[in-house]
Amino acid sequence: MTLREIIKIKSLSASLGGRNILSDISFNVYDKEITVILGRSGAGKSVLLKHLLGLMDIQEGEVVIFGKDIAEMQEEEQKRLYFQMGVFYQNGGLLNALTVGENIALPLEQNSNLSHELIDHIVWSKLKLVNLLNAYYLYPSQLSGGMLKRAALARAIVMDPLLLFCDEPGAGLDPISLVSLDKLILNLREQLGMSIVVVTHEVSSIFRIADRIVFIDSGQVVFQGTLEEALQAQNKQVKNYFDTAK
Ligand SMILES: Nc1ncnc2c1ncn2[C@@H]1O[C@H](COP(=O)(O)OP(=O)(O)OP(=O)(O)O)[C@@H](O)[C@H]1O
Repeated sequence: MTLREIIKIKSLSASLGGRNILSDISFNVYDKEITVILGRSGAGKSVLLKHLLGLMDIQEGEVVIFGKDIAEMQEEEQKRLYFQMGVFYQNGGLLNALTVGENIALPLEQNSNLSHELIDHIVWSKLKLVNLLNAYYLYPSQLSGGMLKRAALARAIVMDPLLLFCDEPGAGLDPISLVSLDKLILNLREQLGMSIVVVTHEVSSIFRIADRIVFIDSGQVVFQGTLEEALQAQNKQVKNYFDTAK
């Protein structure tokens, strides 16, 4: 079976503040797979993610998403591309002054011409998907940590993105909430056919959700392959990472 590439990163390098942060990064993200980006603190994962999300300009190398080189896109085209991408940040990023329902509706209200009724219908359907129907009228401050994550996930997928980025989604969750969040992420892939990129430090999550792993150290890809390949990898950093998790 040939895998379809959703993101192709070729020889991406970046310097910030005079320091080399990313060096010659190349890997692909494949259709309907969950790709986990791993690496120690400071390895360059967030900087890499920012390049994929268009938050940092490409200095050297190429990032191709849905077949288009993002550095060569016009502003309108970039805007359309980023509507097809959802982002789920570790702190949730919900606005405290709005209810959960209003928070989830916001991206659609700002970026679509859909009627209020239709938006409301979509919001309820996303809340159902993340098992959070009871939170529609609540404010973020009234939610538990696990509920906040699920609300943020509902907002990240409200525009039905084909590609979802999750930046440390499980940070700060207890083990049971973490398992249920992982199940949700797996459901998004299985039920909605999303391709998902996850940056995480949670080793238990990696075992549950990862199809493919990209391991970054000092701004370089030191390993890439399936979860099974990662578990048998001879690379020292990768071995150490999984050994310490045993
Ligand atoms: N805007 C910036 N200007 C200069 N240096 C930066 C900038 N952003 C990040 N860095 C540096 O780039 C390196 C990689 O940072 P990055 O945030 O990508 O690490 P990370 O792998 O995401 O770490 P963590 O797991 O702790 O989030 C760090 O040394 C950091 O200090």
